[in-house]
Amino acid sequence: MSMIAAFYGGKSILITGATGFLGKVLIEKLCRTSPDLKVIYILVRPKAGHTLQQRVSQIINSKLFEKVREVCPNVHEKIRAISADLNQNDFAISKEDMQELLSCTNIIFHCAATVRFDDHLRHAVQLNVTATQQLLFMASQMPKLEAFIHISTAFSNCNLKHIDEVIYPCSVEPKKIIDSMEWWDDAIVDEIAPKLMGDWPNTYTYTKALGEMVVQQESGNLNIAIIRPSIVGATWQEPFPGWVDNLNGPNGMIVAAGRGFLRAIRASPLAVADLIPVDTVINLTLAVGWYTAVHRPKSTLIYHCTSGNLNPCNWGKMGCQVLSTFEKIPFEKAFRRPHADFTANTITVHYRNAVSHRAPAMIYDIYLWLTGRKPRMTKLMNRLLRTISMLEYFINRSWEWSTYNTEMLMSELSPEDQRIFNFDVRQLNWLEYIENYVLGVKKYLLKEDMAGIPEAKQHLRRLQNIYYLFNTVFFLIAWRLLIARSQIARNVWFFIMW
Ligand SMILES: CCCCCCCCCCCCCCCCCCCCCC(=O)SCCNC(=O)CCNC(=O)[C@H](O)C(C)(C)COP(=O)(O)OP(=O)(O)OC[C@H]1O[C@@H](n2cnc3c(N)ncnc32)[C@H](O)[C@@H]1OP(=O)(O)O
Ligand SMILES: NC(=O)C1=CN([C@@H]2O[C@H](COP(=O)(O)OP(=O)(O)OC[C@H]3O[C@@H](n4cnc5c(N)ncnc54)[C@H](OP(=O)(O)O)[C@@H]3O)[C@@H](O)[C@H]2O)C=CC1
Repeated sequence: MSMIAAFYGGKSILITGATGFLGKVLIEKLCRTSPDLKVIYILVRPKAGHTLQQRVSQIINSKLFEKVREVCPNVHEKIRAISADLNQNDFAISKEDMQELLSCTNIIFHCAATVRFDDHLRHAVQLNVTATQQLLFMASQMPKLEAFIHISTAFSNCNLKHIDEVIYPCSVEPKKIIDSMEWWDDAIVDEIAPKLMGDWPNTYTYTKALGEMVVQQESGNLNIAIIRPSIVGATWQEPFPGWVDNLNGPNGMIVAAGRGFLRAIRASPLAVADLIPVDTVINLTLAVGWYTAVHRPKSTLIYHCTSGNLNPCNWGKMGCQVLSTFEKIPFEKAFRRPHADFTANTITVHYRNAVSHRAPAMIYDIYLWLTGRKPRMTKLMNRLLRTISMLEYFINRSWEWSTYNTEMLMSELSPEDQRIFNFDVRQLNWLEYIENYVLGVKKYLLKEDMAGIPEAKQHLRRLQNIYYLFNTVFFLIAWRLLIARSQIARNVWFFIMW
């Protein structure tokens, strides 16, 4: 019998960020392994013209929840969506809902955050810091609360090289920043942001660090743990391999490379690619929820959910495997044949951006314009290059994260729990994982049918022929111009002909 699964039985669980990437996998695993849990409260905002109920139904009826619908047919009744906006005071939760949450909640998983790297500092502080503070305040009024689990990121201290499972202080107190945001106007925030952020590369990592400080300072008597995942990727094993549903992190890059837009990227091939599958993160999260509630550690424990020190893989190896998977499983509607490489040289990067990214996009836009269609490729390419520039920081460095607490927790689990809630990343076979990842991007993110693979391969052959034709024509024109202007070139030409 799994102790962790049994622990969540009969519990009322509150999840923020439940509609996000991690949140969905968390609900799925909870419902599948503990179908007798009492209720999962999820704080959701209406979005893109969808009501709360529509958003929840979309999640429950998705492919990800296929197994849950079998194991727990009344899953609809288990999930109770509560209208909430974490940017508002008291999260804009109605009085009745708030009363229910305060009196019933046993466990909180706080996943909600803005993960955009370039969010305005005011907005990032609001969601990643102030909302965390408010949630802690709510938690302090919950008599039945057993554990509060905060999801942070392994990159909250990416300004350091070696990171231990401790909270590092930021130079300015989060409370001061929260207060200042109320009276600073946007112009002042823009001016002061770089000074506040110091050596943090973006508002996301900086505000996640502030969020951790808030957790530490406002924890009071609460039973709290913090989880720091690195770059969260597609599912490894559960509920099935390769599930992914957004363009964040490596996902967008895999799409861009597979469709032939991305040809070169500034990266250190030997830098550690600290990817961690989303189901591994969720297994650790559930184990931490159990451990924190049952063993009540004296201090707030931090758990690194990273792969680099246990089972390292570098960007070079990962990139090669991604490209070789495209050979077997190509994406549809490719712009060019997938062929990308990593380069560390700045001049080469500028050259490749001009020749391999911008020039083909411009040529294609001219073609669209000549055929009476709206040019769009240059815009898309500029967006891609901007995204790459934001990710570059993370693919040109390596970090070392210590994982004592995570390893301690692993040893505390029964063999049954180690199997059901497996977060031992040493068992991960990278080549197999990456192949499933690329396949998952194709199937679940791009929603492409596997039956279309022969057609996609044919399309790539056509692109290859166009490429050869284009290069031949280009070479002939260049040679012709050279012959017209250079005696040496003419002599070489006559010699070859003769
Ligand atoms: C051998 C070579 C082989 C090569 C093969 C390749 C190998 C693979 C390995 C490669 C190395 C991987 C490195 C990973 C490093 C990750 C580090 C993470 C570390 C921290 C982890 C964390 O702790 S936390 C999660 C991370 N947090 C994000 O990762 C958010 C990032 N992100 C943004 O911060 C915003 O995204 C940002 C960028 C500002 C733009 O912002 P922006 O406003 O310009 O654009 P938007 O994002 O709003 O997107 C506007 C519209 O473009 C659409 N779109 C977006 N990308 C698209 C795309 N690639 N292809 C098509 N379409 C795309 C989108 O779907 C929207 O479409 P629509 O308008 O229709 O809705
Ligand atoms: N993905 C990754 O690579 C990593 C993620 N993390 C951390 O994991 C956590 C989850 O990330 P992930 O699932 O990827 O992020 P997503 O962007 O997929 O999900 C964010 C969630 O937060 C919710 N949210 C955002 N703003 C509000 C708001 N104002 N009110 C209510 N809900 C809101 C979103 O709701 P809505 O659907 O309405 O937008 C969504 O459910 C974050 O704390 C992140 O820092 C850490 C390391 C890596």
